[in-house]
Amino acid sequence: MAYDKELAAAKKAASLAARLCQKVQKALLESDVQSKSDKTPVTVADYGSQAIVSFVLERELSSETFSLVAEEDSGDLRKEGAQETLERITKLVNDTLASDGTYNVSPLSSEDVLVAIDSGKSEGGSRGRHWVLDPIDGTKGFVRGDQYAIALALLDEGKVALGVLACPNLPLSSIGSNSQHSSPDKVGCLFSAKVGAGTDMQSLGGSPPIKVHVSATENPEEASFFESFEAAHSMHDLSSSIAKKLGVKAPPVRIDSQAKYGALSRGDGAIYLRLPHEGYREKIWDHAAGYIVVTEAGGVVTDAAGNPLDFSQGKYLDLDTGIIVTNQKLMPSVLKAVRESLDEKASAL
Ligand SMILES: Nc1ncnc2c1ncn2[C@@H]1O[C@H](COP(=O)(O)O)[C@@H](OP(=O)(O)O)[C@H]1O
Ligand SMILES: [Mg+2]
Repeated sequence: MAYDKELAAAKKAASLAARLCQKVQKALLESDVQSKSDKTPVTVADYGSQAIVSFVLERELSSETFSLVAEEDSGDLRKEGAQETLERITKLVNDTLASDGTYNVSPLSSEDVLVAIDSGKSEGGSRGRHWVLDPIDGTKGFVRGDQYAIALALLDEGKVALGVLACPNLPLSSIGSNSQHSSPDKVGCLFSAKVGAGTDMQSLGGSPPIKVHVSATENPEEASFFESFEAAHSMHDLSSSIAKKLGVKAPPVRIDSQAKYGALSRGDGAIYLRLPHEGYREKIWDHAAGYIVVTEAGGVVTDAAGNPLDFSQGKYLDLDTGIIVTNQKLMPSVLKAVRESLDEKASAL
């Protein structure tokens, strides 16, 4: 079947990367967290995860030309004073690969790790195949000890062909409106989707996959909604006004990363509103995997004007204002409420 080999490689890559991230998050050192030039945090686990995914994809799919569009690059790690950090990342990568046992290779050198990280420098686009990776989506959540995801997708001729979301801290049972029923010890979800084949969820520990579907609710009053934990990433006041218009009763469920797409794909909530502050440009790695996980589970993802997302334009999504995710039945009323709230906000200025 089309993309079977690629999906298996993506699941393996994201699961191994998740193993590295879990180890780092469990005992995060102050020196593990640094600040990038755009003032956002990056950790040894972001770099290690990117190196692992790049290594595993190249190994598993060696016969194919390899293009990877990924969030991190090795620039800061090549600077003077970064030696200790680079050694820590190299050890984490080697220990993780060794723990898997399938790669019978001599340990990677620091230079190998830098090269693996930098294979993520592709720009993407509308022609051919491009892997798209966020090695840690929700780095702020990761540092806080909360939710994060390893998000990996494959674009083929500008369209998302498959996607995998590894969410190491997401409970296997429902969160959100039914959170009191979830058992906190069973965490770690792997969502995977392939175009035309639906969305699967399994435990990161390797349980058999089950098919998941978005909520079928038609009644906004029963629909709880997701948004970013970080108020800087999405306007909480605007989503609260949208929710009020819709008659949503439950308080917002605020979690970091594309774990929101994963949770929505299995019906934990019915709406995800992402309304960034003016001037922010969304990157494809923050949405490609989540997009296919939700759409293959029966959901819809659009910008705030109701347009479909276009992943073929390079690293950035060219969007009207925000991203709206819900089921097909609710989408018209959600878009109407979004439009009205945006208009009210504009006229209040
Ligand atoms: N000012 C901003 N507005 C909107 N999104 C932002 C932002 N700054 C960072 N982000 C993005 O929000 C992502 C986290 O998503 P969420 O808000 O759903 O948790 C970040 O991913 P990284 O953590 O990979 O950098 C980053 O890409
Ligand atoms: Mg990231």
